[in-house]
Order: sequence, then structure tokens, then C-alpha cells
Amino acid sequence: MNGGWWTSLRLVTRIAWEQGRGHAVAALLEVVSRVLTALFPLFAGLVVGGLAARDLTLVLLGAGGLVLSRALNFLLVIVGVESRLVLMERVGHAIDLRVGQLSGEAATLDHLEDPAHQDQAQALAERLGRVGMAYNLLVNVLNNLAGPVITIVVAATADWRLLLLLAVALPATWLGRRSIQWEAEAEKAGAEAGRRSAHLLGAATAPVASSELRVLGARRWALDLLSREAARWRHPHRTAEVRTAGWSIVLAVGYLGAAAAILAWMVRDALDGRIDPGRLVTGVLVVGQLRESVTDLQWVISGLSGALRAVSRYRWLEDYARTVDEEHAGTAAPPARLTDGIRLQGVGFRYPGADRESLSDIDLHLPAGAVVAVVGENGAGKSTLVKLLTGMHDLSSGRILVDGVDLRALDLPAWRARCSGAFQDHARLELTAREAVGAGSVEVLDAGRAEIDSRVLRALEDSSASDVLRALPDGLDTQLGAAWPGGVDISGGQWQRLAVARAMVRLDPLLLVLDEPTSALDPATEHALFDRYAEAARATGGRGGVTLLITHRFSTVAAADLVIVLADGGVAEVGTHADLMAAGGRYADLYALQAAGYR
Ligand SMILES: Nc1ncnc2c1ncn2[C@@H]1O[C@H](COP(=O)(O)OP(=O)(O)OP(=O)(O)O)[C@@H](O)[C@H]1O
Repeated sequence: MNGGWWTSLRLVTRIAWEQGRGHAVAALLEVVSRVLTALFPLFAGLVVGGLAARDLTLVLLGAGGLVLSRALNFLLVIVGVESRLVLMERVGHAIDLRVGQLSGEAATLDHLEDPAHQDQAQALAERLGRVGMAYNLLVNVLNNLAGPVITIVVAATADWRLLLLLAVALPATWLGRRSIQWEAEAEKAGAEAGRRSAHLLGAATAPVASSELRVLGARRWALDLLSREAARWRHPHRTAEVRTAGWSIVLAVGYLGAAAAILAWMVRDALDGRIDPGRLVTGVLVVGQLRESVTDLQWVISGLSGALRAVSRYRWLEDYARTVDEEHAGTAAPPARLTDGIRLQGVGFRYPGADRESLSDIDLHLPAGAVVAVVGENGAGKSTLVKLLTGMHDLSSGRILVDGVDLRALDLPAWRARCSGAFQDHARLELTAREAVGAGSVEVLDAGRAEIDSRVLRALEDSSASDVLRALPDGLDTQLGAAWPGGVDISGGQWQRLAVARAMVRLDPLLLVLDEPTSALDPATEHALFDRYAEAARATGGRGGVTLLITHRFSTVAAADLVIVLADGGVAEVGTHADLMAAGGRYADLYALQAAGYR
């Protein structure tokens, strides 16, 4: 095993220890039971040899050993197995929880955009159960190690020829190692196809995507694609399994041939009176036991190494999260209020794995207290700009200054606690309406009921979403989502408006982002809503917060203090609506075009 495996073993043992010291130790009792079982041929040989030699001491010793091994075995196995199972569940649960935390708490979202990370995460997800089983399998390896070791000792004491069997039994361990390698190669070769088939399966079963595919008549095509990808994922695994099975058969036939020859040799010696019948009995039992225990050992080692591969992926995730955290070790507290605002200086950004920058050479000043609208065609870089301002990705070049302090120097969670936002791809939190909105500022949910309700109701009002609440049968207590008992379904536009309300719960954010939060609403309603946001933002703008509105509807942005036009990843124009109209450039053209469309 290489160093990585040892680290994984230590990690698994530590987690098992933390999850239940008593169980971790009790699980090892099974090893004792395996030792007693492995001694069975010796005890049986003693009984038969003692009877043949009319030696009562030998008979009693053998019989005592047989009875003891059977009785203790029963007890130790029950305690050991029970402890292993309890730990398996606890370790699995602890790992599940930790994986969720590691993915959710990573300082940036780069990992979610990185194909290499996604392949690792997919392989981990496929094998997550195995991580939980790792300690269980480790104890099993120890259990199964006892078998061959004791059997070899018993064989050596019974007859030296039995040791020749080792020469044919040991290649099975070679197969064990090779099959682990084949499986690892198969996992790697199938990772991308596995991720793709999981994605297609999700699309085929998720209500929205699946109904869209039906309407488009593309369901059959998607299912065919899914089975092709699943086959592409399965193929390398199948090949590895067939190889392993083929070699297992070859090795088993070789072993049986050798065992038959050695036993025939021993039978002849027994008939000639050169060895006593007790040794022959031990020999016969050892032949079966040796092969069985070596094969079992091979399989548990291969099971353990599969689990350790999953553990090594988990360690990879831990290392990744640690590296990301170290790279974002800023500790400066964000200012209580903004006085200068947010500045972007020479900002450039390329997504992980992308071949070109999505934003480059961005120089901007978002003044404290201002309502800033960002417009631009699809793919211009609007959402990317938001991700950078909220610290979701590291800049490829340049810097972002919050009142003169580099975003990298700020404590990222503290900065995010001062940001708020509603997004086009908002979360549909299927909770009660109170929780779904209150989640915009989780400390609100910890307050008393009256405080929660007043903040949530105010947020609904600020986002003109009070009518959504009125339509809910149990008001704030209504369970959202038809999949839950008593739950109600609401429309896409209503979900979106609750998301906007959620963004309004946090008081005095330094950065409030509204990234096409009203795309499901008609232009007139969006216009009215934005006027309201602008009004609310100006009321709080006295505390310096910047409100950033991203929209495709130019008519909505006239009320903004500043309009930024993005094009091809760069800033095309900046100014007030009036300035940009007077300049007669890209903004004025697009504005005129949209205005004509609505006439
Ligand atoms: N995860 C990603 N990986 C690689 N490239 C990406 C990723 N997300 C976005 N891009 C690219 O970055 C560019 C800017 O995308 P962005 O989503 O910021 O545009 P946008 O202006 O918000 O577009 P839209 O109006 O369609 O929402 C596009 O060229 C897009 O293809």
C-alpha cells in the first residue's frame, strides 16, 4: 500500500474512534473468533490422532478446543458484527455530513465549474457508501488475515507438503491486486460518462426538464442518449469484472489440481503407515480452508482498497477545501457602511477550463448608495460580474476594492453576510412561506415569532409580493411544494417573487444584487417593481449600500443612478440613462429598438 492508503486508513480509524470507541474495540473481537475457527483442523486432527493412538489426553484436548472454538466463536461474532454494523452507519453518516459541509462551505464556487473536480465528486458520490464501510472492511481484513496465518501454522505442524499449496494459493493475491487496479482504471475511464448519465437521468426524471423534453418530442432521444452514456460508463467496469472472473477460474483450477496431487501423496503415506490418520484429517481440512481463506483475504483486500479509493477522494475534497480556505484567509471586517463604494480595477476572469476570459480589463466605480443597472446581450458577462463581486470566484487579474480594501483581504463569509440578492436561477425552498422568505437572513429565523413575521412581511411588501402571500391558504405557515403533506404549488413567477422578498429580508446590505429577478414577470410589472426597489434602495442608500440591477429590459433601467453597458466581456458604455441616450451609442440604439418593440 502506498502512503496515501496509510493516510486513508488512519483517517478512517480516527473517524471510527470518534464515532464510538467501545464499538471500534469490540469490532476487533471478531478477529479472535477467526483465529479459533482457523484452528479447527488442528483440533479435529488431535481428536482423530488421539483416537488412533488411544491417547485420551490428545482426544480431550482436541475435543475441548472444538467445543471452545464453536461456543466462543458464536458469542464473539455476534458482538463483533453488531459493533461493525453500528460503526458503519455512524461513520457513513459522519462522512455524508462532512462531504456536504466541504462542498457547501468552500470559499469559492470554482470547484463547481471545474470538470476535474466534478469527475472526482461524481466518483465520490458513486462510492460514498463505501467510505462509511471502510472501517468495517478494515476489521474484515484483520479478520481474514487471521485465517491464512493460522492455517499456514497448522499446515506446517501437520505436514510440510501442505506448505506447497501456498505456491498455488498465493497467485490469488496477485489477482486481488490486479483486479483492484483494473477496477480503478475502469472508474477513471467511466467517470465522465457516469457524470453525463447521472445528469441525463436527472433531466429525464425532474418534473420541469422531463415535461419540456416531452413537449419537444425529445424524450426518446434523451433516453437513448442516457442508455448510450450508461453503457459507456458500464463498459470499462464490465471488462474489468470479466477479466477478474476469468483469472479466478484459471487460478482455482490450478489450486484444485495441486491439492488433489498432495492429498493423494499423503493418503498413500497414511496407507503405508508413514503418517498418522490425525495428520491426514488436518491435511484434508487445511486444503479447503487455505484456499478459502486466501481467496476471502483477496476479496476483502479488494473491497477495502475500493473503500480506500473512495476515502482518498474524500481526502482530496478535504485538501481542496483546505487549500481554498487558505487562499481566502482574509480577515478584515467589511465596513459598517460604504463611503466610497466598490471599485473594479483591471478585472479579468476566465472560468476554470475555459479557453478565454469571460470578463477582461474591467474598470468600474459603483458609488456608495447608488442604484446601478447593468445591461448587455446574452453572454456579455453580467452574471459573471455578480459572481466576482460576491467573491464566488477568484479573479484571474486585477482587483476589487470595497471602500479601498481588496476583496481578497476581507473575511469572505463576513462580506457575504453583508451582501444580499435575488437571481434568475433562484432556489425554490420547499419550506413554509415564513422560512422560504426568512432564509434571506437566517438570524431572523432565530428571532421570536413576532420579529420573524414582521421582518418577513416587510420584505414581502418591499418586493411587492404581498399578494403572493394573500393567495396562500395558511399565510406564512403554508407549506410550499405540492410534494409535501398539505403543501401547495405556486407558479414560477410567484416563486421568483418570493426569492426577491428573500433578498429584501437582510437589513442594510452593502451590496444588493437583483440579477434578472423579475424575468418571469411582464415588463410593466417589472418596471413598477424596479421603481420600488430604487426607492427602497435610495432610502437605505444613505447607509452606502450599492444596489445592482441586472436586466435585459432597457426600459426598466431609466430610474437607475448609473447604467453600465457590457459587451463581449468588456465595458462598452457607462453613464446615466440621460447621458447614454444623448451619446447616441449602443445603449441608445438598443433602447430605441426595445421601445419600438413595445409600441
Ligand atoms: N461556468 C462557466 N464556464 C465557462 N464559461 C462560462 C461559464 N458561465 C458562463 N460562461 C461564459 O462566460 C460568458 C459570460 O456569461 P454570463 O453568464 O456572465 O453572461 P450574462 O451576460 O449574464 O448572460 P445572460 O444574459 O444570458 O444571463 C459567456 O461567454 C459564457 O459562455
